[in-house]
Amino acid sequence: MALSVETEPPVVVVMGVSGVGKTTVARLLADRLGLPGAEADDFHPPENIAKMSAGVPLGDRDREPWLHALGRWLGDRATAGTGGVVTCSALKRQYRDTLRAHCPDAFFLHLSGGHELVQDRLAHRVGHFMPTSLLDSQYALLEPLQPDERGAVLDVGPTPAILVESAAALLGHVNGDLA
Ligand SMILES: Nc1ncnc2c1ncn2[C@@H]1O[C@H](COP(=O)(O)OP(=O)(O)O)[C@@H](O)[C@H]1O
Ligand SMILES: O=C(O)[C@H](O)[C@@H](O)[C@H](O)[C@H](O)COP(=O)(O)O
Repeated sequence: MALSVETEPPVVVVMGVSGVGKTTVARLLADRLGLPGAEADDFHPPENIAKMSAGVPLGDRDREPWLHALGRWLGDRATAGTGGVVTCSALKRQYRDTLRAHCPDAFFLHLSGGHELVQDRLAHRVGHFMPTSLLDSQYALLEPLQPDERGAVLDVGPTPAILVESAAALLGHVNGDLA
């Protein structure tokens, strides 16, 4: 969807499969733009964490309260006019619709990478509950952004620093001037 010119700081959802780099990029982007940040994992009820830790993919019902909690975070940032950056896999269009119900202007930055690359990064990630075995289920659910959805896709081949500059440039367009 074409980027519009706005004056408010952006409210951004960094989306994509587990291990694609959402947390890494979102933190740097929030710092780069001076926006508040939040991490989707912190919004899961304990049952969801237990389920994923046991290697069982979440279902729509498991994700529903989590998506509403994230949506409220986005909506609050939009209402306050502070902008913000949050991670959320947001794999399906209907999940993004739930987030947009709270925050219609949310911008979805889809981090996209091939299965092999992401699997390799996940295999080397330490200290995270999400098992690599769930990656197949994440790709199976992933529905790319549709033309009417506000957002953009970034390939995650480059370094985090380069990705953040690309993201800031994209969002600079959203805000009427290049970052
Ligand atoms: N652009 C990148 N290049 C190389 N490694 C990356 C990149 N982005 C993230 N990583 C690494 O890949 C792993 C998964 O990244 P992470 O940000 O935790 O992904 P997610 O939040 O999407 O699950 C981490 O070990 C991280 O350091
Ligand atoms: O099933 C989902 O909707 C997602 O996987 C979501 O639950 C989240 O992505 C996990 O908490 C893993 O965290 P990372 O995506 O940060 O690996």
